[in-house]
Amino acid sequence: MAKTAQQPVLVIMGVSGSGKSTVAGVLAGRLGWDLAEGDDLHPEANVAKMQAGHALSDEDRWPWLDIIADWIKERTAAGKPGIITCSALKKRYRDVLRGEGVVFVFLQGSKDKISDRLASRHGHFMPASLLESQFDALEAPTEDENHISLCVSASPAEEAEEIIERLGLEAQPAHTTGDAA
Ligand SMILES: Nc1ncnc2c1ncn2[C@@H]1O[C@H](COP(=O)(O)OP(=O)(O)OP(=O)(O)O)[C@@H](O)[C@H]1O
Ligand SMILES: O=C(O)[C@H](O)[C@@H](O)[C@H](O)[C@H](O)CO
Repeated sequence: MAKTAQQPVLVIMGVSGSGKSTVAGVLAGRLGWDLAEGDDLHPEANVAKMQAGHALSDEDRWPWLDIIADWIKERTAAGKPGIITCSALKKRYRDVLRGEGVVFVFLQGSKDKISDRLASRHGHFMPASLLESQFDALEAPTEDENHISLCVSASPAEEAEEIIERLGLEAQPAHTTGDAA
């Protein structure tokens, strides 16, 4: 069971195609929290490299992880909650990101399942051919890491509800009627 600060920053992690962006988007809507897309924070050279079908190295990832860590720290320092997507595949990458109030949400799925998802995804810079390398790099979070793991078999809305429930977060009402005044 993950410990949650009152206003945590959630790092939605997992291999490419595990559903990070999709689930994070739903979750941010339900919680009304700031959302940052880790894909958008990559240095241009990283995106070009992935687009060309090459897996990133540790050296490629460090500057990107630093940018993500800065985003997280800004929020934890201000006591503001937030959600950020980041593959965070290796434990040493998560070491850069972890801290008081940071909870990792690991979206876990089989290679077959995620490969099917990537096969039907279009218009994304990350080629499905890199999935093997993502699983090669993946080190699942261990017990000593502040995290929860989710099997990615439900719908995005159900996954978001599971995260809210397991972390004891307070969602906004499902339907708001706007300003009554
Ligand atoms: N719970 C789900 N059920 C069914 N399909 C899903 C679910 N979550 C995501 N998908 C679909 O799977 C594909 C991959 O999802 P998404 O782009 O959110 O993954 P990602 O982990 O953010 O990938 P990347 O790291 O490459 O950006 C998308 O086409 C998305 O619509
Ligand atoms: O660590 C990595 O290899 C990268 O971050 C990738 O996972 C991509 O950013 C992304 O997930 C693909 O869209």
